[in-house]
Amino acid sequence: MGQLYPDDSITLHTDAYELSMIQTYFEEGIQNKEAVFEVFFRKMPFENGYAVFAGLERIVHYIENLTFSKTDIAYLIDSGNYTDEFIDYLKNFKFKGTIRSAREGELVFENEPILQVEGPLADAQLIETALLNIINYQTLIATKAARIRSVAGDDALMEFGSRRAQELDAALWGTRAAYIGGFNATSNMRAGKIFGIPVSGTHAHALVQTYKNDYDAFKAYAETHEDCVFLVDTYDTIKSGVPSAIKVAKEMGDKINFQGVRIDSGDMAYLSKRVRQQLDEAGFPDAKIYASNDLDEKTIMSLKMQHAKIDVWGVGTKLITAFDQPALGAVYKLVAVANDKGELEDTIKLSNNAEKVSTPGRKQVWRITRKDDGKSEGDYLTLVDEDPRQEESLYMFHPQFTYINKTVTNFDARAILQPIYEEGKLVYELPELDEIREFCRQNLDALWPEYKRDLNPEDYPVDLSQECWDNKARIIKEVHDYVRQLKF
Ligand SMILES: Nc1ncnc2c1ncn2[C@@H]1O[C@H](COP(=O)(O)OP(=O)(O)OP(=O)(O)O)[C@@H](O)[C@H]1O
Ligand SMILES: O=P(O)(O)OC[C@H]1O[C@H](OP(=O)(O)OP(=O)(O)O)[C@H](O)[C@@H]1O
Ligand SMILES: O=C(O)c1cccnc1
Repeated sequence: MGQLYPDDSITLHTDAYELSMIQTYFEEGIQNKEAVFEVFFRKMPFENGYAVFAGLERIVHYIENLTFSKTDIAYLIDSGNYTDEFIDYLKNFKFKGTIRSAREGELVFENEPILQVEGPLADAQLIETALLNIINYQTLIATKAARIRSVAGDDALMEFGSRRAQELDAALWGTRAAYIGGFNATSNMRAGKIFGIPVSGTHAHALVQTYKNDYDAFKAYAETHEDCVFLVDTYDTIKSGVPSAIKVAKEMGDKINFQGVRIDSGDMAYLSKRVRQQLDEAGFPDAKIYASNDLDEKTIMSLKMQHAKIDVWGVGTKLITAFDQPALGAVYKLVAVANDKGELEDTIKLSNNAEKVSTPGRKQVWRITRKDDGKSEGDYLTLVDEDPRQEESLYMFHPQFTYINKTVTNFDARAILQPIYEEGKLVYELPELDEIREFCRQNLDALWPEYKRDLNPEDYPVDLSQECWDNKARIIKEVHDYVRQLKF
């Protein structure tokens, strides 16, 4: 079937309701009314103590290409749903908003803004879907990768998930997120080409099946490759796979730079110990044992507890699909909108569930750390005109259970939301991927182990300043008063 509209502009990567609302704003003449939206998630993914923010680079690519192409316009005209004036407005559309965001590799927590869009209502509304789409996936995978890294210690971690990912984009950007979260390499060649991620790999069972025995397959592979890792479990790991690998390694010597073997089935604690013994006895103490097969942080931790002799972990499905929690659930909420005089007024979304009540106002997130050792004290949300760096001491209290509180002195406060776009202009230089990965590592170093443990971590404090808390309480009261006096 031919393509109806043969191009791949991503501007229409938006929910129909965004365009419907923009149409209303346009027809009412308020499309340029100033508005502020914030992105946040309500629950830590994987019940982890932190999340690793990722997605900003793709967001920048998206914004840089945000114009309605000829075929986008043709499609909208063909739908018959839009007036000529509205179509003309879209034809000339250019993003004019201001974006502030956490940097990739930054640790982020529940109920705090991780990205903020300020600008014309229509511009901010249009980009909701794509922003959430990008952040929800990439942050999830970077976090999952960091969890896996936390149990793997210094062992090499290889991303093997492309074949299982939810489509090509997920494989590509998921691999990048995994690298940010601490993976060392990927099997995806395209990710190597596009992002410069180290690419490495072994071979599949198909090779052994093609030659019908381990020895012939390994020999053929060795004759055409250096740095060989042989997959030894196709028929019998102990009796055939490893002895064949050893035989080929001895015959070919330095020519193949024998790196090790991969096990992909069976009891990997038992097998890896037996294989280690076989390799050592054959004179290959430096040969590495690779393992793969449905691994995640739980199986890796368990295998480590069983003293499995595994050096390199290949992780696919459970990482790239965020298997145990496939959605982060980040949302995009309006926190302020201009009144008729053009002044921003804070706005709220109420809910019977206290945790779902949004926090009004354009905010900044401050990471509070101890001056002496750089360790984390918590995050402190303020309205934009507050600056905790001017304060001698900070009173930090839980936003719901206010009796949980502390006063912090001798602290540093670092602003998490950084300027990325100012009135449509990119003002941020995208860092190199390795810098992002290192930034993530440093951020994790600053976090207390209590927040980093895999199981039942402590809740990291995300507190509101007194001003922010009072503002929220005042607006909740105003809305309640308004609803109470309604008569229909
Ligand atoms: N010693 C071990 N302790 C805990 N988990 C292990 C251990 N050895 C293997 N596993 C894990 O147990 C699961 C075994 O899955 P499964 O039964 O599908 O594999 P298999 O039968 O060995 O291999 P195949 O892929 O050929 O079906 C995998 O997730 C693997 O990572
Ligand atoms: O288990 P995952 O964490 O998803 O890791 C990726 C899996 O992909 C490959 O298996 P597959 O059966 O697709 O091909 P193979 O014949 O090479 O084993 C590899 O052997 C791993 O088992
Ligand atoms: O290189 C490998 O061993 C590999 C690559 C993709 C999936 N599984 C294994």
